[in-house]
Amino acid sequence: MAIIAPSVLAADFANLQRDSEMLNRSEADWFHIDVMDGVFVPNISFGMPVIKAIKKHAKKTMDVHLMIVQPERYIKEFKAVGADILTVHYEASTHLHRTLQAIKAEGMQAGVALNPHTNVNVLEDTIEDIDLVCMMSVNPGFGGQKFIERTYEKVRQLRKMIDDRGASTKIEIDGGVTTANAKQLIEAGADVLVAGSFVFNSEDPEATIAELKAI
Ligand SMILES: O=C(CO)[C@@H](O)[C@H](O)COP(=O)(O)O
Ligand SMILES: [Fe+2]
Repeated sequence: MAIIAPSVLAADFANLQRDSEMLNRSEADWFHIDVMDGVFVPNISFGMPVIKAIKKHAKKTMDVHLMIVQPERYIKEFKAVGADILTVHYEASTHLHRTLQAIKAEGMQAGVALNPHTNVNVLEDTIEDIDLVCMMSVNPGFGGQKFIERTYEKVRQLRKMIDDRGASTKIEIDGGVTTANAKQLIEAGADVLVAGSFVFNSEDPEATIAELKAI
């Protein structure tokens, strides 16, 4: 059974308490929180004050996905507003190994996100230090985009690398996840499924989360 992490980016920002309580009631495992800076990605979402507000209501793991340049600047700040898992982009981190150590030193789990164009091989030298790989199955920056089919092969390659090395790294898939591709993703080796628009744009988000969880 996969870990289900609905993306709050697709929630109603005017009703974050209501939507957080819905996620608490639901079978969702984590809250996936997308932070965008308008530089690393061509969109700006929200930052620490909004995460702090969500955290007041959220009763589950806070999985924070940073789509920002030089993410090492804000590690302590994201810990302070409630992040449990802090994921930085490989493409945005010049000193990735140091950044991973700094995240762990704050008592958080350390994640690395890979853009669709980035080969999984770039993680060969850090995989044992990574708690979560967030594999982007769309180009980061927006919800509601079409799933990139090449992702399945990348998940298989990464699963093999993790298993061959005896690492305990989890594989998270982020972007365009629905009940139509979830089974194939889990079969390829995914552990965590992020779903934004598929959950929040559905008629009954709680039931949609249960459907994803049952796969
Ligand atoms: O990080 C991102 C987008 O950059 C994601 O977490 C999206 O929020 C997922 O949204 P859907 O593709 O599921 O609508
Ligand atoms: Fe994300």
